[in-house]
Amino acid sequence: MPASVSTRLLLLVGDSLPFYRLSHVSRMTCSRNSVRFLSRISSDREPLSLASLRFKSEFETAKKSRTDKVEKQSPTVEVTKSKVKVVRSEGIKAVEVSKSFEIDSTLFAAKSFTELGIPPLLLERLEREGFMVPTDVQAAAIPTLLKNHDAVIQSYTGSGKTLAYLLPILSKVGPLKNKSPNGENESGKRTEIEAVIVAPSRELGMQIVREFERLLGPSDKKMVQQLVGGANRSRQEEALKKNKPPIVVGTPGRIAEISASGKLHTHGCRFLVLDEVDELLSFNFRESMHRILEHVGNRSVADSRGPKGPLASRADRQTVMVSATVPFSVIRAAKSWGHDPLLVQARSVMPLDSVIASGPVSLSGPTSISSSNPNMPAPGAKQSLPPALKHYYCVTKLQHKVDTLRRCVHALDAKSVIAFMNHSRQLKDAVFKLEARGMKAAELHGDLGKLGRSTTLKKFKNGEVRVLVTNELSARGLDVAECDLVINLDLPTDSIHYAHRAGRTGRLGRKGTVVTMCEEPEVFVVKKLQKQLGVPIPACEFTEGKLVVTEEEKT
Ligand SMILES: Nc1ncnc2c1ncn2[C@@H]1O[C@H](COP(=O)(O)OP(=O)(O)OP(=O)(O)O)[C@@H](O)[C@H]1O
Repeated sequence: MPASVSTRLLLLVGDSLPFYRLSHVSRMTCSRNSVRFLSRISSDREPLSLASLRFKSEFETAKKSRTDKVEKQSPTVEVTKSKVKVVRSEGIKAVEVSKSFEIDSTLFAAKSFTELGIPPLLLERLEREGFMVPTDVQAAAIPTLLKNHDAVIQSYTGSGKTLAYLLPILSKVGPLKNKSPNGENESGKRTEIEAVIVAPSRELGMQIVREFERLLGPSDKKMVQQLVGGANRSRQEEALKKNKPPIVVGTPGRIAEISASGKLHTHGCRFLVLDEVDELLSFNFRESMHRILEHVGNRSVADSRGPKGPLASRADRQTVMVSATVPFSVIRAAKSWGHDPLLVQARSVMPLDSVIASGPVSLSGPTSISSSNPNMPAPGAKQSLPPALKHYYCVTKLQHKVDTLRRCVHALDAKSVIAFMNHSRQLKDAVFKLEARGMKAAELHGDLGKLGRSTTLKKFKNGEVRVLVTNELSARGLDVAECDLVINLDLPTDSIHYAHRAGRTGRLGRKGTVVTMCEEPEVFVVKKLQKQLGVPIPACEFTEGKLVVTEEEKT
């Protein structure tokens, strides 16, 4: 017997879980308060100012009084402006960045899309679709991308990263774009692909297409073409030929395949977006990604007599990489594929160079971390999780996991649940057990046909299926607003996988709970995840229809 006996703190948690909602009021308050956050930065790992990127001048009329006040408080703003220079030559750009910057936090919390430089037609569509206030990451990313910067966009799951890149694209491509003063690139003149968006799964690709279609409207939805695997390839090729869409969204394999067959002309492309970029860097996609990166926006591949400037060997395109998790591999890749890329987060924009120059990435807060220390937060791991999520773990025997899942769903009165397992062959069994106990469940994995996958997803989204039992396929990007509970029936392989699985709930400030089920000998893995992610994951049990949190007191 140990000398000290641990006491247990019992805390009843049921329907009373705190409900966090993205509040416009609080965001506005934040915006005003954050003017005080305008501070002088002297280290080269600190954020780059939006003002210094010359965003400020565009909002001078609307914001003059506030801006004046800010400039008086902070005489270094003018100096800062001259420290960032955007140089463009024949579409190739370079940014000279100085070591000290100002943060104009007022723009990081813009109260409307109008403040961000979005064209009027697109603003109308946003309003029509109910998008009234940009999220923090959109407020930081949209002006940055509109200024043609290459960027890595990192912010937590469900924070609106898709619109953060989609709106700058639609501001420059297609029928909703700004009319350019010299008439260049006016609609009808360009017949080539202008934007390529790559996503690692068919489901995510289709979700991005739907987001584009929603804003384009029924009459212009042919401006975007899906090129996802599993769909009929010749139909996709025919649509490319017939509709000449300026935007394509697809999976790496299918895009590379159609490009290699000569039916997709992307050399003149202006935008390349890699959504879930850390996943796209995985070995499976290596060959396809290589082709995409070599060809998209790279005229010199098509025409070896192309311009031979200092950047001529690099593609003439804007490269945007997006993920909730940005490991070092992404930072290295961004550096070699982009022109002076910036790291855009919810409330900061900084040169990626400065992140590298300062050694280990400090994306997860002020603590400098070492990638070799497994117990320290992974780069950006904490920032990849929605702040309002509740995390628990529950010790249960393997054979009781599905029953524990059922009790968990009842205890939290969860309406829409995603349960993750590691092996697809076990999914059917779990679904069978749940259905046998009267809980509507369905499996979703890559071995199902295209139709099966989309039917299941539709049923889950419209509430016909309460528990979606799935594998890693659904961990990335899947956006089901109603999902209020994520259950790890099997442990995720690491903190990055945990973050993406967890992020299927609590989207855009909604309530969400994550419960990880494990056997006693696996508890140390949960403890490690807790340290790496920097969030509390207390133990819990399900007793008398309630979730009971059990926290051991330190002895
Ligand atoms: N400004 C906004 N106002 C209201 N809803 C928004 C806004 N921006 C995005 N949304 C909605 O929020 C949801 C989450 O957005 P999105 O899927 O882009 O998140 P994400 O950050 O890419 O998440 P993940 O990292 O999981 O892919 C979507 O349903 C989207 O339509």
